Amino acid sequence: MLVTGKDILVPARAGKYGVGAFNTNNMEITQAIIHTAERLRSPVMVQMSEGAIKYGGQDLANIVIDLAQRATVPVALHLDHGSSYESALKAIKMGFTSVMIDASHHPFEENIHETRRVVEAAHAMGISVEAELGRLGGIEEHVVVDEKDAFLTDPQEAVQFVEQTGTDYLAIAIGTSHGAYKGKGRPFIDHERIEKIEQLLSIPLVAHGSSGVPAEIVQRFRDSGGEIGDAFGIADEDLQRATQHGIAKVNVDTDLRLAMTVGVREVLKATPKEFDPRKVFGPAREVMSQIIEHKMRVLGSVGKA
Ligand SMILES: O=C(COP(=O)(O)O)N(O)CCCCO
Ligand code: NA
Ligand SMILES: [Zn+2]
Repeated sequence: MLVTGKDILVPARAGKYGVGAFNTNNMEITQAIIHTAERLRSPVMVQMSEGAIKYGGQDLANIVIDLAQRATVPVALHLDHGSSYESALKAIKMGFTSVMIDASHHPFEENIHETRRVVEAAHAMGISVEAELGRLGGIEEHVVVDEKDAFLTDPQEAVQFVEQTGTDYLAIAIGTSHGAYKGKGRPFIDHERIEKIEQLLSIPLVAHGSSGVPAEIVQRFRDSGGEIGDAFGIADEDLQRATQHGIAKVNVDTDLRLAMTVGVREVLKATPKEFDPRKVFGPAREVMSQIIEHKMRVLGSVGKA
């Protein structure tokens, strides 16, 4: 069933488990996410970035909405990294049941102002809101934020921010970053910071940049002709610990991008004569499903629906 983000994340925080928020860009990724959630009896969030909306528009949103409505587990459709009030409202008009307004690269007061505007409008329409405070490393879509500018979320500021905006859940910067290169080796996750924020805030917390970039998928990517450097993601243990301390929404995009591409590359390499799109794109669903299953088991959301 199609539900709001709050319907999924409030029980997750209370139950001390994480729910995967997986990015989609096409039908096959959407099927892998929702069918795996049904198979494992797990709630799930499907998210589209502004880039995905540019790529697939209402066509793609409708695929997600239809699968979500027919799903036997709770599914929310979430706008990832909404960059403006207009973008958030447009997504709500498209049928999204959860929207992020990411004004984290603006000064604190402006972030509050922008976020509060979206919260008022979204709540008037029964839609949940995610906001962000602090700055991840890595490439945050429109904003290249390198190490020196990335700054972690201040717990006291977070309390003030949530009080003044009314956001339903909060993305915090605690050492993760977007993309396949999250650190030279295992990225540092500031668990003390997460646990301080957990004690001060009762709303669900969100971890961005939570792909694990599993070595096995990276190797398959190389073996099938892909080129990738020294890629590292967040360790399962770090994610597991974070879900015991308030992290309820866990964003994953890179892992599915790698899995989809590995699925396609392996088919093209193994069967050069193949040109049936169903044979080229279909097997990737199985590769993605295995990645999604692993994540749901690490987060503890299996059997929670
Ligand atoms: O936090 C994430 C996902 O992060 P990750 O790159 O670790 O999958 N997202 O918000 C997805 C969009 C960012 C580009 O990947
Ligand atoms: Na998001
Ligand atoms: Zn993100």
